[in-house]
Parts: sequence; C-alpha cells; structure tokens
Amino acid sequence: MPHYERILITGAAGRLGSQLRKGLVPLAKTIRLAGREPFGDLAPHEEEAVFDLADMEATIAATKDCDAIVHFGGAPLECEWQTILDSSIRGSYHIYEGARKHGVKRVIYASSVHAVGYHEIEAHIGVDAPVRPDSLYGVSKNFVESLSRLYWDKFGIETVCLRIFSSFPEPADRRMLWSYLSFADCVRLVEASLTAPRVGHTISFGISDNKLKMVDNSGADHLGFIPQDSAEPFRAAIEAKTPVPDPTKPSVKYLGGWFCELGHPDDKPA
Ligand SMILES: NC(=O)c1ccc[n+]([C@@H]2O[C@H](COP(=O)([O-])OP(=O)(O)OC[C@H]3O[C@@H](n4cnc5c(N)ncnc54)[C@H](O)[C@@H]3O)[C@@H](O)[C@H]2O)c1
Ligand SMILES: O=C(O)[C@H]1O[C@@H](O)[C@H](O)[C@@H](O)[C@@H]1O
Repeated sequence: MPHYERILITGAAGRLGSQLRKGLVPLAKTIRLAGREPFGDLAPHEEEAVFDLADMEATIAATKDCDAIVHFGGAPLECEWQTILDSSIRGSYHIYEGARKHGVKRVIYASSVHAVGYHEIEAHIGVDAPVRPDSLYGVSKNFVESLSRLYWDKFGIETVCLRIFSSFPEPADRRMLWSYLSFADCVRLVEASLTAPRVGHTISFGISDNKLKMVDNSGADHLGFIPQDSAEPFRAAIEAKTPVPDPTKPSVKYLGGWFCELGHPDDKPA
C-alpha cells in the first residue's frame, strides 16, 4: 500500500525534481507534477499542474486533493531580489496556504546549507544552530523554515526542511568532497522524510556519507535517513585538477562556500 494518495512535487522538471519524480513512485498512488511548462510525457500514475509559484490562486488550486507536498520549486541560487521574492518567498507562502486550506498533512521543503552558510566549518554545527544566511537566497530559506514552523505550531501541518548541501550528478570541486549529496541519497532523504512516523517540524542536513563531516545531523536521526553514497571515489580526480585551497578565504572558511564571496545580486557591474 502506498503511503499517500497524491503527492504534489513542485519544481518537478528541475535537477532534483526529476529525480524525485522517478524515485517517489512507490510512495503514492498519484504524483502531481508542478512546473512552469507542460511536461508532455505523463505516465499513468502522473498528472500535471502548470503554473508559476508567484500566482497565489493557481498555486493553492494545485495543492487540492494532495496529502503531501514535496516543495522543490523556486530560485535555486542567489539571484535578484524580485525573483527570490516572487518564486521562493511568495511562492512558498502560497504553498503553505494551499496546504492549510486543503488539509495537506506533510510538506518536505528543499531548504539549503545557505540558510546557515556563514557558520565556520570547524564549528561543526547541529541542526539547531542559529540561522546565519550567506545570501538573499539563504534568507528566503530562513523565511520558509520559519513559516513552516508557524504552520506546524498553529495549524498542525508537519514539515521536514532539508538543508541540502550540494546535490549534483557528481562532486565538481574540492568543497563538494565534503558537501556532496548524491541524487540517490537525496531521494532516500525525501523518502525517509515522507515515511517517518512523526516529524513535527524537523530540520535535517542533506549530505551523503562523506569522509569529512562538517556538520552534526544527529538532531534529525528520527527520520531514519541512512546515506549510502560518498564523495570519496571522486577525490583523486578532483584534487588532481584543482589547486590546494587557501584556508583564509571565505569560500573555504564557511559552510556556504563561494556564496560567501558574492556581492549584492542587484548591484550592476561598474
Ligand atoms: N541541487 C542542489 O545542490 C541544491 C542544494 C540546496 C538546495 N536546493 C534546492 O532544491 C530545489 C531544487 O533545486 P535544483 O537543483 O533541482 O534546481 P532547478 O533549478 O533544476 O529546479 C528548480 C525548479 O523550480 C522551478 N521554478 C523556479 N521558479 C519557479 C516559479 N516561479 N514557479 C514555478 N516553478 C519555478 C524551475 O522551473 C525548476 O524546475 C531548490 O529549491 C533549491 O534551492 C538544491
Ligand atoms: O552550496 C552548494 O553547493 C549548492 O547550494 C544549493 O542551495 C544551490 O541550489 C546549489 O546550486 C549550490 O551549488
């Protein structure tokens, strides 16, 4: 028996959304794929909802008859304020309003390391460390982490906020030797978040079983996520092609890496 009748995946055409589209099939009778463009190739267990997250009415309508939402849509990087505001802040508010109005039980939200990006790596923070965003993008993640806490405390909607580190086909630089989350582990993490008996409001880091461990994820042990992959097989190739890093640079010193060296995204180049 699948856990859910209908799961809505936002950002379903994206890098991670398209992995979840395949990986979450056993968990729901129906998967509703949300995206800005039609998908065009729907399987029998799939349906689509085409809308922009900035559109409140359409976003709320897309949550109807869903018992869980996997919310991975929105700006995936630092970018201009208006885009962060519309896609990630307003868009996520619309998702939570949909969840409240339509009785959705649980939301899994793609937060990010950039919610806490200005912590130094040797601080070895846990999931309850104070937020310390490194970008407007990080601030939007803080907003949704806080919004989801309100919707749990006041309206009883459970959320797992996944502070994903670097989820790509394979590690691409030295930082990813410790920040890597394989696609398969990302799917495992969302699956654990959807099936754990009780999550209340949980924050979890999203990171594979890498040799170097810069954070302590034990505060999310109740999810039962056991990462199976590691960046280690990629180490030799990455070290061979990239110089030894300068440990005093913000991009090396802080969890947020290169985001800590970005300026304000709305500044025009001189
Ligand atoms: N890949 C990573 O390493 C990583 C790390 C941390 C957090 N995340 C988060 O995971 C989520 C997915 O990231 P990704 O790497 O798959 O990026 P992606 O850009 O491939 O996916 C984002 C999806 O959101 C959709 N989207 C953006 N704005 C939208 C809007 N206004 N209305 C409707 N849809 C909109 C895009 O069309 C896209 O399909 C994002 O929230 C990102 O912040 C990703
Ligand atoms: O810090 C990281 O590696 C990643 O952080 C995520 O939030 C971003 O979506 C991704 O593009 C970055 O590469």
